Amino acid sequence: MLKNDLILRAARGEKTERTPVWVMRQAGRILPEYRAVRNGLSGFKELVETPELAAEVTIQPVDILGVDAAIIFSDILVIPEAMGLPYEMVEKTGPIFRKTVATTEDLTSLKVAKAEDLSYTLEAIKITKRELSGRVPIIGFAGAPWTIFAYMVEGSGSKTFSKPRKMLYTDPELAHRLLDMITQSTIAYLKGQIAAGADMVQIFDSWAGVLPPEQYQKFSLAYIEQIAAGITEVPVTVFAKGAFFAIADMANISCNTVGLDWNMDVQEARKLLPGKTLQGNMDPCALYGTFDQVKSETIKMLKAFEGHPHIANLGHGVYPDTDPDKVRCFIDTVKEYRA
Ligand SMILES: Cc1c2[nH]c(c1CCC(=O)O)Cc1[nH]c(c(CCC(=O)O)c1C)Cc1[nH]c(c(CCC(=O)O)c1C)Cc1[nH]c(c(C)c1CCC(=O)O)C2
Repeated sequence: MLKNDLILRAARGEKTERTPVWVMRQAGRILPEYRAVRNGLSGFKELVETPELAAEVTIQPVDILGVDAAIIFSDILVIPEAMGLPYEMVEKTGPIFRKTVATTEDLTSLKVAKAEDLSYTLEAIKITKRELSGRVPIIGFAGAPWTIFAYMVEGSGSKTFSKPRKMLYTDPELAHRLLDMITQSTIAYLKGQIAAGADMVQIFDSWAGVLPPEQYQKFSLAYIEQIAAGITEVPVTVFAKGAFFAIADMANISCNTVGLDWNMDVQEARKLLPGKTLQGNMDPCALYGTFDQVKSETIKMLKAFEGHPHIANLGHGVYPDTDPDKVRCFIDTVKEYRA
């Protein structure tokens, strides 16, 4: 049914004719076609919650950039909202939560979300599936429990996330209770995405890098493993930004693919994770170079992973002011390259 299933085969560790490629945050950040859809609306949330439009911007990078997978247009912060903690997306500032979690009482107003609570995203996946008619697979996603917890306790983005980190020392029991609720919500949500048509899923632990290694085990990886072990239907990718200290532990996580950011040593990751497909990891800033530089940096990345199952990507989301032609150059270079 799928005309291009390269990314699924690579995720399962199979040899592929060429390396598959997609770009984290490909839907939304860089395309003028996205801005055109977005500008006609009241804001980001209206786009996320209108399935026809979410499907449209999900498919844009497939048409315009030629990527080997579509990632469903949504946000990791829909989970706290479905649990009872709504977010606002403030232009040029980012997400804000008016209510946060600070005490055990705050948990009483929260619930474990069900997939149906996020029916707008599930509907967007169904429409995307129909409109893609098998051109490329659909990637579903969610935030890792630690990253979602960090936003729910901090109430916004932060350089240090000191409020959620403080709670790990002052009230670890409350932290575990909230992390467990997020984990159960996330499993239900990802299973809903898969039932709606997601062909693989990625867990984004964007704030992995703010934790010490020992806390990362207890407060993040343990919950990621519950999710990864709970998803048996499709390949699972874990991307833990900044968690170089936990790379060896990823061998024990029930996922197919491990995402690497650009700080990570590819040769070391290959040695430590012989049984995992690796995803990444070009520096998003390399896309500010000339076309020749983009090509040579892309080939350098491909050579670093050569001989190991690999899904080409950047080491984190593409930056908003990147020239879409440079992104296309990155993608075309991967698609033309033969080992
Ligand atoms: C931490 C995080 C968030 N959201 C996400 C993460 C994890 C990935 C990462 O580490 O970058 C994940 C996300 N957010 C969005 C997607 C869509 C699919 C894709 O293109 O990858 C995905 C996969 C849309 C979005 N999410 C957001 C936008 C921009 C808002 C707009 O268009 O008005 C988009 C397209 C807003 C958002 N959402 C979030 C922040 C901090 C912000 C503001 C800054 C920013 O633009 O990234 C939380």
